[in-house]
Amino acid sequence: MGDEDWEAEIIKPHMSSYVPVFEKDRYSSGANGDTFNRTPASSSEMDDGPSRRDHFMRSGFASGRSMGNRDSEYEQDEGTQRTGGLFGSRRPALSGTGNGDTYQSRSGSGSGRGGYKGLNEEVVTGSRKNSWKSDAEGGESGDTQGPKVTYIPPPPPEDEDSIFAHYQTGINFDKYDTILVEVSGHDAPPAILTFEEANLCQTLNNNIAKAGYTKLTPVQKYSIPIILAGRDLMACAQTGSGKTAAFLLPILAHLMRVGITASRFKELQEPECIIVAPTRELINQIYLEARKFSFGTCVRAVVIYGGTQLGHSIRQIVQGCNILCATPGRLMDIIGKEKIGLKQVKYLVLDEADRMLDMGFGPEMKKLISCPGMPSKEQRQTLMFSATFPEEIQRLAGEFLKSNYLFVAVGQVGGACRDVQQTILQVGQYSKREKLVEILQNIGDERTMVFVETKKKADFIATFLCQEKISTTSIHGDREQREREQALGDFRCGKCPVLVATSVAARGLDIENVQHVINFDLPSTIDEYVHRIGRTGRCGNTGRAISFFDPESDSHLAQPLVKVLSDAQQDVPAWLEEIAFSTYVPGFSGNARGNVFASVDTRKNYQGKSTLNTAGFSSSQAPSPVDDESWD
Ligand SMILES: Nc1ncnc2c1ncn2[C@@H]1O[C@H](COP(=O)(O)OP(=O)(O)OP(=O)(O)O)[C@@H](O)[C@H]1O
Repeated sequence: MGDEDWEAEIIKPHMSSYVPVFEKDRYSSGANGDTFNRTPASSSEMDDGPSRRDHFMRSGFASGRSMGNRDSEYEQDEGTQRTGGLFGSRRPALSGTGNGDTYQSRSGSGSGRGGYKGLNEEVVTGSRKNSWKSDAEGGESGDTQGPKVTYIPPPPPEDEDSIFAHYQTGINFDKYDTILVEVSGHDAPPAILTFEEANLCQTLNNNIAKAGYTKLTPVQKYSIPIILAGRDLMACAQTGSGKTAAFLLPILAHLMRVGITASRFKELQEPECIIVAPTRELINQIYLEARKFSFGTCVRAVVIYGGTQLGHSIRQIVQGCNILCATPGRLMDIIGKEKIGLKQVKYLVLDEADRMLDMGFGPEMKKLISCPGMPSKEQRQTLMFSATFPEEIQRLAGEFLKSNYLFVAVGQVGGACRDVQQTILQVGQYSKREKLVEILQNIGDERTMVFVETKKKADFIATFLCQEKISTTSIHGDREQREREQALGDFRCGKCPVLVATSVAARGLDIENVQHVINFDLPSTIDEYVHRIGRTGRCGNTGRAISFFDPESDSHLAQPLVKVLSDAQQDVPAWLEEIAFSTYVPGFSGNARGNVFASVDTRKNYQGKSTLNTAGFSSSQAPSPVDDESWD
């Protein structure tokens, strides 16, 4: 469904009946509980801007993977657009206040309390995204481009209970042991079966125990020894299966073994590890994990991301920085300003690596690895993790990795988590809201993420749900950073059990007790679908995903959806099979919009491929965990 269609349906005819009424107690607000940053209902704002696909195609960075315009959410994350055009897009505040709450336009100029939503925090779309160099020059701290971002995120928790707070693994955690794992590449070290075998230091072991980890997940069994052996790695494992610890633990083990200590007295901070991820909330989550596992050690992790005060980022770094967790835009700003040196980088980690290498971030990642001082790929260890790895992105990744990198595929590359019960409902655009309310009323207070296509729609649906007396908050790239964090906080703690989100929240977020994901709008690609539904059913817990399939706009997804559903042993509706069959294109090669994911390590001529189950037994007779990707 195009933006225009949706707008025609909702905004124009029903505008008066849906003028959002702000209900303080129902709609999560800004950090002070005071600001709801609303998007005016004008058509000009409906568009997320030029798609990353456009940008991708223009830049010629890679070939043909389809991206819808919703992907621009990611670009917003980096807050690197500092053009006068954006500055000029500010609009006056909308309507007034209620309960002393500020209700303002998305450009946020209406309220002192809401704060000016400066350029640096604003939207970056498509081809207007700057290069890192210009960001650095006129970037977050640029003096000539308007007010600076002043948001300073709250400090992370200091008390041990909060640092180690975790949720329980679910009833299906032990089933991980039966997942087939394929390791490809030469001379892979054997998997380990227990944490003890990893031979980590005592402090790390204590932290692992305090985190409630007693047993390794498959991706950890394979990745930890590979990383400890100094090998480059591309690892693909289902959502919620512990990829973060799979790279953090061996990196920390190495840093501690060689006796790294953070020092605030070093003139130039030179981190030994850089971790990048595509969204601010995700990188913050990774940082908190790094902080948890490095608790009580001399290794210091720091997080920096867009939408926050640059000075704050710098102050965090100068206090000592061994592991730098960063979003790409802020990282390049900091490098451009020579606030860190890269010479000591031993580990470069790309989480959500397929996203980090695609058209949105790929060029920036390329610049990162060619920055002055950055050790060559032969001199550093490069680690890539994701639940999805399209073939063309795997090929691009070769530029970043040593040629003898190892590829670990846990289960089906790009497959959906089997602990998520998937339901696809045929719902036309005009019936979606009614259906959504019906479902949410049945769900009650169980935590639910509702994904929509655009930022504007996220606001609209959130407001609509509030009017329906369903406590809802929203997260998307047009909300100020503090509002995004507040929204996530309200969702996490259960104050608002419904979170309406754009794809900015599709990847990586690990939120306890998310029992349902609803795709109000389906994403443009099947990979994005896999990530979105992976916000539930994590770490052996079960979850449910309901997706509204509008044949008018989603038929391109029918074929890959049928494959994802059947691979995950879910019921496939007959009507969906029919649509898939009618849109089936013989010889469809996998590059077209929304087509099925990569199936294997794309290096065709490797040797030493072994397929094992996660108990470590060879199962050469076993069927490959990854099917041929063709639909039939
Ligand atoms: N060995 C383990 N034992 C118990 N819990 C674990 C273990 N490994 C990871 N977890 C927990 O499982 C949850 C999911 O882990 P994580 O966020 O790393 O998943 P992921 O594979 O990166 O998911 P995504 O693909 O969505 O990014 C986290 O809460 C994490 O603390």
